[in-house]
Amino acid sequence: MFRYFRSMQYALNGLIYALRTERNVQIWLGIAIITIGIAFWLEVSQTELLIILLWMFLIGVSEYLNTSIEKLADRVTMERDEQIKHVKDIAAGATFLASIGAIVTGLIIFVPKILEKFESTP
Ligand SMILES: Nc1ncnc2c1ncn2[C@@H]1O[C@H](COP(=O)(O)OP(=O)(O)OP(=O)(O)O)[C@@H](O)[C@H]1O
Repeated sequence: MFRYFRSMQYALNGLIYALRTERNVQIWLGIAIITIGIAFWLEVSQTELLIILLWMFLIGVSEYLNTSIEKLADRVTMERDEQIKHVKDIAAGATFLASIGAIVTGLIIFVPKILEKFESTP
């Protein structure tokens, strides 16, 4: 049990460290907070909110993994290396893929509600 709490402490340290030092993680958190604000403003359904949260966390997870892989790659070598380039590009590709999914989902959920809001305003 004690080991479990110690692992959680390490995980929390990682979450906080990346949040304090990595610009991309900070941007992710900022966008996530704004998106949730918009979701409440547009009064999305519970299911829609769950979908939005899932995408938000998926991007967060991929951003954290991407950051971790980048750090490990930099530890392997700071010299120009073709394999390191591929490793970093593929890791970045994962976040990019998740972002495309989130943007498409956001458009599908938000655009009709935004149009509805403006149409109903006198
Ligand atoms: N050692 C290297 N050898 C070859 N190419 C590299 C190397 N390091 C980085 N690159 C290339 O530069 C790109 C950017 O890498 P970098 O480590 O600067 O990450 P980044 O995209 O700036 O991410 P962040 O903004 O999170 O730091 C990589 O995707 C890769 O194409």
